[in-house]
Amino acid sequence: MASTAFELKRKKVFVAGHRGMVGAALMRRLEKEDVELLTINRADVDLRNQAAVNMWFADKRPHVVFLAAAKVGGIVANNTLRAEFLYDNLLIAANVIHASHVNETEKLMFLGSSCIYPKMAPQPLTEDSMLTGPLEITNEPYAIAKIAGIKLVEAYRSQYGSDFISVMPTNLYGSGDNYHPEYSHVVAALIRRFHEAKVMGAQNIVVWGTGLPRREFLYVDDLADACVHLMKVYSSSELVNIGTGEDITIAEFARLVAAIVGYDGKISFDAARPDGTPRKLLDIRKLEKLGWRATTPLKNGLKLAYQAYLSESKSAFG
Ligand SMILES: NC(=O)C1=CN([C@@H]2O[C@H](COP(=O)(O)OP(=O)(O)OC[C@H]3O[C@@H](n4cnc5c(N)ncnc54)[C@H](OP(=O)(O)O)[C@@H]3O)[C@@H](O)[C@H]2O)C=CC1
Ligand SMILES: C[C@H]1O[C@H](OP(=O)(O)OP(=O)(O)OC[C@H]2O[C@@H](n3cnc4c(=O)[nH]c(N)nc43)[C@H](O)[C@@H]2O)[C@@H](O)[C@@H](O)C1=O
Repeated sequence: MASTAFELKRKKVFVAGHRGMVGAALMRRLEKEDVELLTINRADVDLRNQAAVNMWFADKRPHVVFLAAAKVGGIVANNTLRAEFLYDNLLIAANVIHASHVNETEKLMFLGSSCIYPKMAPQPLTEDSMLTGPLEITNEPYAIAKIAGIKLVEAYRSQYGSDFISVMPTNLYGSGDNYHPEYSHVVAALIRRFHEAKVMGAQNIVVWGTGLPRREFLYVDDLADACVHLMKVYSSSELVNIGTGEDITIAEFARLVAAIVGYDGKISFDAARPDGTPRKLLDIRKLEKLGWRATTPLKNGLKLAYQAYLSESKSAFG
């Protein structure tokens, strides 16, 4: 496994998706580096617009790119907005990866996701299990777009020698998450639902699915640190999983969130809602060999995430 030292010092670093949960965490982490941060606003440069992306890259010529921009959402968002998840994420990946090549970007990191792995692949999921079996149907469009991004990275490295790499984060949570009632991921959804129930004095909360699926949750500031670490030390066509190495059932997770939020009512499960993949625990041996481990335990991270929710929702609603 190739690992090389890549110098970020005094480089122009483009964080695509800087306003999102991951992008904002990358901006916080990169503040500690001696770099010039470059960002775009979607109103000016929609990353689905190839001409606009090419013009921006030709003008700014970033040395380094963290490609975190994407259309992102939870299981119902993925399963409802199937065309948008495929179209937007295909275009974003293709436009940014190609423009990086044309403008001689020194290094690019593409963020994939753990949902690129087959639904029933052996657990924990190793990086070489990609494309060895059928995908989870609810997020197949998104997963296909991410796999296309991974293959673009691989192809540009192979044909042009581009130092482009792909990383596969597990489920993420933390400051700047998306709290949309239907389209959010489970962590943000349950933090909001349990908080609102506590405030309203509700005595029963419905959690989607059976509660039996297992999920791995990584605190987003840990992810950002892993991304900067891998940008500096990793250079290969092979994927790198980024996770904690531990998972939990949704039912146990719901009880943990209830305890942290301070909700003491009943928790029931709506099996009419989709469970999605039964389990997607990442094998993190490659990441550990590259010298990185997560440092934020789930309970601590959830407390931080709840505090972030309280301050973000206060600022949003005054
Ligand atoms: N959240 C998670 O659990 C996981 C996320 N990931 C990956 O991490 C990355 C970031 O995810 P996350 O931060 O959670 O997502 P968010 O939705 O919080 O952020 C996505 C960002 O992408 C930007 N964006 C989306 N479409 C466009 C576009 N057409 N043009 C320009 N910018 C665009 C958004 O800009 P704006 O705010 O202006 O709309 C936003 O800043 C994604 O690649 C995702 O696949 C991987 C595994 C798990
Ligand atoms: C992050 C990664 O993984 C995503 O898939 P996912 O992990 O299945 O996403 P999820 O967080 O929405 O659900 C996790 C589990 O939780 C259960 N669940 C309970 N109650 C709620 C609930 O209220 N909301 C949600 N969303 N899920 C709930 C839900 O039934 C499921 O069993 C991809 O969409 C894709 O975005 C991707 O890349």
